[in-house]
Amino acid sequence: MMVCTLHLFGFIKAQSYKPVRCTWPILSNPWFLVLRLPKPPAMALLHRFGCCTSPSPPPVISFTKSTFNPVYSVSALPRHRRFPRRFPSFRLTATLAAETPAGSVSDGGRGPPKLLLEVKDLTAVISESGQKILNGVNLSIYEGEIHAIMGKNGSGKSTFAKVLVGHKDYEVTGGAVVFKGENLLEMEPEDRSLAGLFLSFQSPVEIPGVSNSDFLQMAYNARRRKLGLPELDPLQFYGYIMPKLEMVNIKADFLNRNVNEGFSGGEKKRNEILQLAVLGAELAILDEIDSGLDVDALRDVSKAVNALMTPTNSVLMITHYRRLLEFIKPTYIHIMDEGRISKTGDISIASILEKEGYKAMSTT
Ligand SMILES: Nc1ncnc2c1ncn2[C@@H]1O[C@H](COP(=O)(O)OP(=O)(O)OP(=O)(O)O)[C@@H](O)[C@H]1O
Repeated sequence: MMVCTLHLFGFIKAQSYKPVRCTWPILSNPWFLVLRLPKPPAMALLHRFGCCTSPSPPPVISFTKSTFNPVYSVSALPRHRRFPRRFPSFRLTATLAAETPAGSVSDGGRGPPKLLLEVKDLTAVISESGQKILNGVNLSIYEGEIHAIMGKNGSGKSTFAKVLVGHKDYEVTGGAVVFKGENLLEMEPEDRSLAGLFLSFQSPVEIPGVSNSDFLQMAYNARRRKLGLPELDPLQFYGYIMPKLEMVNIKADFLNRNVNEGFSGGEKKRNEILQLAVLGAELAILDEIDSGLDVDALRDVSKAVNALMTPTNSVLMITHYRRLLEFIKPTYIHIMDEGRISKTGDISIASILEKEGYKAMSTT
């Protein structure tokens, strides 16, 4: 255990969230942080909002009331031009004492990334017809990694995603899947979700009669119960979800609408990412999150996904297009062909695909 000093200097918005650039002197890594000052100075909460990716991800350090003991001064300044006039801004200089977990400085005490998901020789059929779709999928995902699966239409990408979350349309006929050290295939779909697996569907379902806010609050409280945390009441949940709406760039009135009912294709996709932001997930599987998104929506959604990445969670995304991979940079790209992963590589695979199509995959 050690005590580090964080020097923070930037412009913030009172009663709100804004990224503040600061320096972590020991690691020399710039961080982007979000600072909230509900009752300055007594209840300042510091949240990690995003992080730099080079040369290495920053450590996970949670700033809670127990570990965060700020000594700082806040002085009001004239309004800063970067913020709308209605928000007063403050110049903040802070020296924070934060205890980090035991371990090396370079990895924040986490040690090497852990294996999050291991899929071995997974085979699966369509329950109703017995038609074989997955023909021995092998895949390992470590914490902090972003994997992308590409492949021809009908090669089994969505089926693989749905089998992982326990979709009833498919029956696993062989192989093994271990998620966070547990046999995933023995878990009920609900338990898989509570364990930290999230699937954003290619075609998100509508839930008539259930408001988005009720649905999200219910789902989030179920996850909190699983984690042994107290449930949030509607007011607390409102406070929790507001910054998430901002993150995904969704208007607050979407919370009052029934889940996905009447949403445009792009709104449904944003709503999926809002669900991910609210629920949090160790492994987020994003099935064609880019389909039907205009360029601004794609940027918003990608930004939100990147902001949700931490050194301990991972993303598995299915896509047909390189443009998503330019926004959310994958660690690995896999090609799925006839129900198995036939090739794994880096971003260069996507460029080859775009130029030459899938026929190039058999020769490169
Ligand atoms: N529930 C189902 N009933 C009947 N056939 C199915 C079902 N689910 C998947 N299939 C079939 O399995 C094959 C793989 O489908 P899947 O949706 O996994 O492909 P995909 O690689 O995701 O394709 P795309 O890129 O077009 O989304 C397809 O031929 C599809 O028609």
